[in-house]
Amino acid sequence: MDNIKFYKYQATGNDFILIDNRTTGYKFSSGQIQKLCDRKFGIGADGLILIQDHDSYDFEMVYYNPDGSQSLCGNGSRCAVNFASHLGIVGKSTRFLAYDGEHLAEILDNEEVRLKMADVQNVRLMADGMFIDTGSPHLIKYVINVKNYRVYDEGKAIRNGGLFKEAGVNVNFVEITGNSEIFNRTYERGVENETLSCGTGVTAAAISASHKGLESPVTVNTIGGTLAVEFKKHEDGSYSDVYLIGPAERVFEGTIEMPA
Ligand SMILES: N[C@H](CCC[C@H](N)C(=O)O)C(=O)O
Repeated sequence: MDNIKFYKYQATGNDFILIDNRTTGYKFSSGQIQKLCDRKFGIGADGLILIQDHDSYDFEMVYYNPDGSQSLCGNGSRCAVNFASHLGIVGKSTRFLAYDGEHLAEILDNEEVRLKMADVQNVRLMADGMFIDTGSPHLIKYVINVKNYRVYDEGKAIRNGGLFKEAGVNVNFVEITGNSEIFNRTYERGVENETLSCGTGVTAAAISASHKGLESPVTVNTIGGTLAVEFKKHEDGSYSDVYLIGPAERVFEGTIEMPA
């Protein structure tokens, strides 16, 4: 039975299993991914990330939610960059491939990672809130007293509701807490629970705040810690030069038997 070498990282409390898959070529079924991410029967994580070689990029990161579904993962990408540096694959800057295409990133002097996100084409105003795709789909709702908000119940209902039932959506609850500061909580698709932070969600929330008069850079506080988001807003409603900045730290490493 294969013993899998893995590393555990966390980025403002969003935690991931990372595997150097450049020579092992592991392929995991959804059932195996669920077991690896299970917090009682496995390692426990908000997602699984495989680092693989790619002819045209420093590396490719393949991300899976615990239910086996795939998307861009902003916090996971920042962990992947620090992991790639630990493996000696990259130096202080890198160009890698993720689910939604090419990303640039740099490791700052304080070890935080500054990740370039894809351009955002538009912010769609909907009855339920603002819809923004930052590499994964996000619905943004503004609330008061967000720290006591019923994120799980309402997030689950919206994620499974008529409008989003098929593709699913990540649901963010945002409160403006300062001139250039917000607090964001996210119910995550594919985790089917609230996470302590969500990178693509933090990015979407900061961009939505530009519709409320906040300007770049926006400080985004989450239960898991603080991130920053930079962006350039354009006349046509699009956004470019979108960056997600924050910590991404290795917690432990280990081995685990390939789950059945
Ligand atoms: N659950 C998200 C992907 C992971 C997003 C989050 N962990 C992040 O840091 O961006 C989705 O399926 O759209």
